Amino acid sequence: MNEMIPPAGDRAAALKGLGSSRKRVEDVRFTQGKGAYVDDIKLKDMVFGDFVRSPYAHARVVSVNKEAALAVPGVIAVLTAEDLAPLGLHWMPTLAGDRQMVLADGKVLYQGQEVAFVVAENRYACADAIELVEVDYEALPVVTDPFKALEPDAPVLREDLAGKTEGAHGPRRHHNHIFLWEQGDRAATEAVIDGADVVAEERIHYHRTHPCPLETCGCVASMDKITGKLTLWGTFQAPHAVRTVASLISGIAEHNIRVISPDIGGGFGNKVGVYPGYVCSIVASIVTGRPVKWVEDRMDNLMTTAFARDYWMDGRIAATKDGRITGLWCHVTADHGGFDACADPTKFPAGFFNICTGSYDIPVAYVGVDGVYTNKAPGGVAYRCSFRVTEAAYFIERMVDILAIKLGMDPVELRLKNFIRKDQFPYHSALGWEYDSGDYHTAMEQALAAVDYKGLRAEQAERLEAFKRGESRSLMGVGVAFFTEIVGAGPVKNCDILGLGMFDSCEIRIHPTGSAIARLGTISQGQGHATTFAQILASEIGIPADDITVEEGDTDTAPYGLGTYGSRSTPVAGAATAMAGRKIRAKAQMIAAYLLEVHDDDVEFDVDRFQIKGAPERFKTMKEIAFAAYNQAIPGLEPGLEAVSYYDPPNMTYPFGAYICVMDVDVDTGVCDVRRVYALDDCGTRINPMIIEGQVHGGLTEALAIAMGQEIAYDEDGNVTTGTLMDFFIPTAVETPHYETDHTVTPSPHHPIGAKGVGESPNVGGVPMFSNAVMDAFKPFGLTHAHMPHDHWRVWRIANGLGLHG
Ligand code: PCD
Ligand SMILES: [Cu+]
Repeated sequence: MNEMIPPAGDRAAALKGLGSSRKRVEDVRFTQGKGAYVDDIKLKDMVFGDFVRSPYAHARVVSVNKEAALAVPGVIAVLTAEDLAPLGLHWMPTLAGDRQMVLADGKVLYQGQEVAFVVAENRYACADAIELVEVDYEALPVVTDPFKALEPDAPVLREDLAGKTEGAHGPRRHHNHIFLWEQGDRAATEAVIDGADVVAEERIHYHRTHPCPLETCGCVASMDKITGKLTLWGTFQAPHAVRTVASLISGIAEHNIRVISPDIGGGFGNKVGVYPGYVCSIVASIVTGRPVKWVEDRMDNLMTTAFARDYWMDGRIAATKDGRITGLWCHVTADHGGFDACADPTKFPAGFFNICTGSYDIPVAYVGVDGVYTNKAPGGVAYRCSFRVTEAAYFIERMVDILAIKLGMDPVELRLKNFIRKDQFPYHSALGWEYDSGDYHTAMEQALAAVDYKGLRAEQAERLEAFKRGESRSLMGVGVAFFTEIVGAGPVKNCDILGLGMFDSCEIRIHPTGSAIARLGTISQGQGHATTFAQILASEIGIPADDITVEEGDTDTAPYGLGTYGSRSTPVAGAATAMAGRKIRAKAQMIAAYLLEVHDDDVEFDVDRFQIKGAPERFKTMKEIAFAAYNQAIPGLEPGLEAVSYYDPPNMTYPFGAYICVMDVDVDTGVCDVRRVYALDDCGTRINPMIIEGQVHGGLTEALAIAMGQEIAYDEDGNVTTGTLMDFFIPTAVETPHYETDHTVTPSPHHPIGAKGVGESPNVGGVPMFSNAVMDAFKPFGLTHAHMPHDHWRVWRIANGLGLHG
């Protein structure tokens, strides 16, 4: 009889559970153009809203004349701050404890700022009317440089904060100062640096850039005056948080608000924050009694929604003569733009930047971050790393390379010498984190062997000789980066957003015929959650992934959750999914025991069934158990088979990776040809290797963009000079190199299935890898550091500055 039962391995493969490269279920609709995005929503009587935006970066708004605009046929309303003021909605709270104008209230602080909201029957009438709104501006002096913003006589940007010496994160020492956030032991660090054998010092700028998702931000607000219910569809990475915020600022009871995130065309952190467009659409729907749609265009998106980075990092790193790092000091001048609208957990105004000791065992460290207001767009978080981990990784990985130059050591040797050792985990960093797990030496050795690092260095030396002999005009650079990520916020005890603890959730219902639906508090923007979360469950409860629907993003049906950003879905909601699955399994065990007429302890789970211990031919499949849950009166048990789990992670997870690339730099044109990219990622237990590979490819491509040319640049008057895709670099298949991916597996000891996040990792590790390669190419000519982005022009200038143009 035993031969009749398919082997456990075959049954497990049929489930397509953990570790299976299951094809993405979402792609059936996406590849056929059947996705349903915000702009696909078309409701009866729907009208359109759009903004009049400021051409000035800093100006007083003297008057707004709506008359001509209102005369355009089809125009229904033109809202200004004056109209919103009686409702108390002309300003809104930001996620960082600041407040932000919804519509210009007396002045504007950055180019593109929202001044008036025009509502019309269609987009065309809207666009015509926007041209006709007459705004009288009085230009004010502009500051786009955060250092100049802190000079004593710098113009006052935030008049609403005049005289306020306390901000949301402690004292403000200047009218354009937001906060000073300090971590670590300053005195001890400075003492170590003062007495050190070797100190490397550098100012490292991580320039301003933008997540630029393919789909811009938008929403449809529909207020039903009869039921009193507000429905809001939007590009929200955190739909439940949007519902709570919408309730708090509008006064509409939370149960009367339904927030739905439909398909999202990429988020990359751009869709975490709350934008004036959402507030204005809600107000306009309440005022007009009709559904209102607002969808940004590309320029709106690039110029006004959450930018990324803009950190000036002054660093000092100390070491002994033989290359033991003894201390790290860092001061950041953080340009936050006109309002502090970072989406950081409340206690972390600079996110998790204090992960800047990286993968190294550094005994003492200090970091201080000064937040500064300038005449630039607000936001300042995210882009494949919500909480400033990319800035931190770029900083330390550049500092280590610079230190290696000072020491005359190979950058890999210096890293290997200072890595946190496997036996030191869980590791307490000098800046306060507890790294859950890691095995850095193994990962680095595997990477070095894979690329033949010694061979690369030998080739580089030969090419350099050829260059010096005048036989070639190109220099070879080898870029090495080893990063440690920190993802999976909570825990609730130290991470919250607007007071909402950062747990996450999963609710499962098993249907009588043995298929299921799982709902989560997160929301996929392309990551493939419908595919991967079903895989976690398949392995936990023995139901094929193909028989499990995963649903996210509708606050009327999904359990409360904090959403998807910061690579938190797998560490937090993924854990909730496993835990909810375990609750299902525990009940299934009791049902199986009853059906098999044995004690609960006498049955054991085996892939897709419960069997009697020692008698595997006597079993009940999960399908049979599911039916019994609805069909039999089991003594002491409620009917049905459902479970919910709210998971508060005990710690974050710490994925890591070793990245190496090879670049050929043409000194005459500044063109950098990425010849080879090798990326080893360790994200603990791997749920879907194919999806992980896709995540790594996407993140590396964004990293390439950022390091090699992408930037949001301002001129002295505060005009955005890179506000279109003509000048904002997005790599195409032409610029994107081939990627070699690899992995090690160091499971998270506290996550129920040992998984860590991976979505952000390739950006965290990729940017320093590409940048280090450019620097490495010029190292023989005395270059220690040059600012990103390394576009052709700037690289040419490096070569020119080093006298390489003869
Ligand atoms: N171990 C492992 C891990 C992971 N995984 C997978 O992978 C993915 C991812 O995951 P994660 O890491 O957890 O993450 P999530 O949370 O989900 O997501 C988020 C991220 O994600 C990324 N990716 C992506 N993709 C796409 N496609 N799209 C998009 O948008 C995006 N975004 C980006 C970002 S930016 Mo932020 O927001 O800045 O913070 S953060 C982020 C999913 O699906 C999952 O499941 C697996 O498999 N395994
Ligand atoms: Cu991150």
